[in-house]
Formats: sequence, C-alpha cells, structure tokens
Amino acid sequence: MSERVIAPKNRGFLFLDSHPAGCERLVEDMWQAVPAPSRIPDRAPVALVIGSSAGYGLAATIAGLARAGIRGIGVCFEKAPGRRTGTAGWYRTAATAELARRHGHDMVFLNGDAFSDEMKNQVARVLEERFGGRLDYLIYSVAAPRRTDPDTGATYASVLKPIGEAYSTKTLVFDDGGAGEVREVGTQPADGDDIEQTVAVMGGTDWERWIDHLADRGLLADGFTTAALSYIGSALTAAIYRQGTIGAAKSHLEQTARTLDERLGKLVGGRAVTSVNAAAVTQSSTAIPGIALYVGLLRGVLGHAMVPPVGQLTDLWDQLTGVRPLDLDEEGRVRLDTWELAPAVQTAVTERWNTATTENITELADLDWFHAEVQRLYGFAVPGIDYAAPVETDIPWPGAATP
Ligand SMILES: NC(=O)c1ccc[n+]([C@@H]2O[C@H](COP(=O)([O-])OP(=O)(O)OC[C@H]3O[C@@H](n4cnc5c(N)ncnc54)[C@H](O)[C@@H]3O)[C@@H](O)[C@H]2O)c1
Repeated sequence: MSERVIAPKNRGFLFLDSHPAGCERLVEDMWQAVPAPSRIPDRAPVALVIGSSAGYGLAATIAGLARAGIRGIGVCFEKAPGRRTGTAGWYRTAATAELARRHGHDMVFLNGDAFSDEMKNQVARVLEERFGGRLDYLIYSVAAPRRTDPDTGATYASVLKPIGEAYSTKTLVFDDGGAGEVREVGTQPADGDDIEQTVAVMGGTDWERWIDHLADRGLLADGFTTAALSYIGSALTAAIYRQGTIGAAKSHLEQTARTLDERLGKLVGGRAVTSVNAAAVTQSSTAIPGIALYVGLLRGVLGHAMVPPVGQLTDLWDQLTGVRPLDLDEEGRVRLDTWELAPAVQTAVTERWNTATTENITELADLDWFHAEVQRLYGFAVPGIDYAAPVETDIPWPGAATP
C-alpha cells in the first residue's frame, strides 16, 4: 500500500503524475451522463474496444456498457504505478472495470500493444474462452505516436506536419499560474517519408489486421459491425490536420472502412464505418499545434452546447445497435461533428480566432474550462475531490471481472 498526497506536476500539457480518486470520479460522472438503455437486448452484445482507457475509446467503453449493455474486452496501453503514480488511463480502467462489475457486465481489460500479434492472439483467446467465440462489435480508437509492424519489425513514427508548405498558426500556451498566452508557432512541411510513416501508424492498416486476425479464427458474429474514429475539423486547423500528415492517415482509415465494409458484407453480412467525431480535449489532441486555441474558442462560442465524447458515443452506439438507423454521409461516414462544423459556429470561431491576442483571449475563449479539462485528463481539477488528502496509488490492474 502506498498512500500519498499527489500534487500536479506538469510540463505544458503533459503531467508527470495522475490522481486515482479524480480519475475514478470522472469515470463515474461519465457513466452517470449516459441515458439508460432504451431497450434491453436479449443477449448482451460482445464488443472489443481498442484504445479503451482515454478520450473517445473510454467514451465508447462507458457508453457501450451503460447504454448498449455490452460485455467484452477493452484494450489499452498504460503504465503501472511505480516510483511515479500509474498513468491516468490505468486508474480510469480500474474505475471502469469496477463500474462494469457493479452493473453486472462481464468486461475484461488487457494492457499492452494493440499493434502486436501477441495482443491480437490474447484477445482471440479471451473471446474463445470467455465470450463464446463471437464478436459483435469492434470500436477502433487508438491514438499512438509509433507502431511496429509485426511482419517486418519496422517501427513507424507519426508526425503532425502540414503537406507542401510550412505552416504558421496561432496557438495557446499556459504559464505556471494557468494564465493563457496566444503565440505563433511554425511547423515545417512533411519531408522524406513523413506521410507514409504517419499513415502506417494512424491509417487503417492495423484496424484491418485486427479484422483479418479475428475473421481468420472465425470469431466474427453474423452482422459483425466495426467503427473507427476519425476527424475532419475546421478550416482553421485544416493545414495542420485534415490537409496535413494526420489527415492523410485519416483518409487512409476512411478508405480502409470502404474496403472492409464490402468484405464484411460478403463474409458475415457485417459493416465497417468511420465515425467522424468532434474536437475534444484529450492527451492526443492537445499535442496538435493550434488545437488548444481552437477548442478553447469553440467552447467560448458554444459553452455547454458542446457535446462531450460520451454523448457522441451514446449516439454512435444507438446507430450501431439499431436504436436508430445508421446515418451516413455521402462518403459512408457517421457524422457526430455536425454541431462543431455548423457554418454559424465556424463563422463565430473564425472571427474570434482572427482577433485573438494574449490581451483579449480570456474574453474570447473559455480558458478556465480548457485549463481544467487538461488537468482532468490526469484526474486533477475534479470537483468534489480533496486533493490535500492522501490517496492509495498502488491500484492493481483489474482482474477478469466476473459479475
Ligand atoms: N481528440 C479529438 O479531438 C478527436 C476528435 C475526433 C476523432 N478523434 C479520434 O479518436 C481516436 C482516439 O483519439 P483520442 O483523442 O481519444 O486519444 P487519447 O490519447 O485520449 O486515447 C488514446 C487511446 O489509445 C490507447 N493506445 C495508444 N497506443 C496504444 C497501443 N500501442 N496499444 C493499445 N492501446 C494504445 C491509449 O491507451 C488510449 O486508450 C483517434 O482516432 C482520433 O483521431 C479524436
């Protein structure tokens, strides 16, 4: 046992420690935010969520459990407590597992590299031994800086760069006291094999490898449906996002969905789609130049009308499970970002973006919210948590939860 008081220590948007009690409370709040199921399925669907410990994948897991009544497996890559605390995703997973258990869902969490064949084999074994060898849904929500290709052993690294020309953008940074500053940052364009490397990590290759692996072992149920998360975003961030290296990876992911959709249709009467979600504060998104300013301004314009990830994922589950029909755009994508990209919203954000300076930023953007959201990624700034009290940090990885 190792109880201690944990104070936030950070370098920019990255924190060295996380707070177990804050992480637990956030997971409980997310669960509470999900509306009760509109119908109880005869048989709890079996789902696999890859990237289940943070951001959209965590939202997929919690909305899946609380709304769609899933059971199954969550896969993520987290660090255990040691000299420092465990990662926030470690504690969020422990909290999610406990909630699943309390609500009677059989949910197993596996910690390791989703890109490896070892993890794919491990998941296949758990599906065979524990879930009747039948997978109904797979949600793919990995955001990673690197991927090692199991066939060649080559390791690819993704980069966030514009394509063609150098790009300069306004961005938001915080000083130690939490005051925001609007700065200009420049990024050089992709060169060499930057695009191929980024596509190799964040494109659809690993998603397809998962489906192939599970299909080869006969583990896909009739009507098996899979969704991978994607992003389009604003014209304000297009040069670094959708038109940049990561956008090339998202185009590849969306193309993979079209190929998989055709294949799964023939194989098991199944479906593959991408789900285009809205901007959210996550560990991955805060690493993208300009996104912090953009999201702060978006919140300044929309306030509580922003739909949080768990709200968007409730909608996705409703569409995947047939509570309402799958609503696809002309490119075959589920669109959960329409409120973000509404022309009136984008016009208002653009006006604010163009005039934003360090002096007026507090009037234009919701900086308090943004700054707190960043801290909440690590379990800090959570209302109701006593941060002066010692907490147990040595929390074990959840064992297979038998309801
Ligand atoms: N954050 C946004 O604004 C936003 C908007 C729309 C779509 N998306 C998409 O959602 C997806 C998830 O992004 P996020 O922002 O929620 O990321 P995140 O950083 O919050 O979460 C990433 C998850 O991936 C897991 N992961 C990372 N590497 C792994 C590995 N090698 N093996 C197993 N698990 C691994 C992490 O443990 C974590 O659970 C991405 O496809 C992203 O493009 C994000």
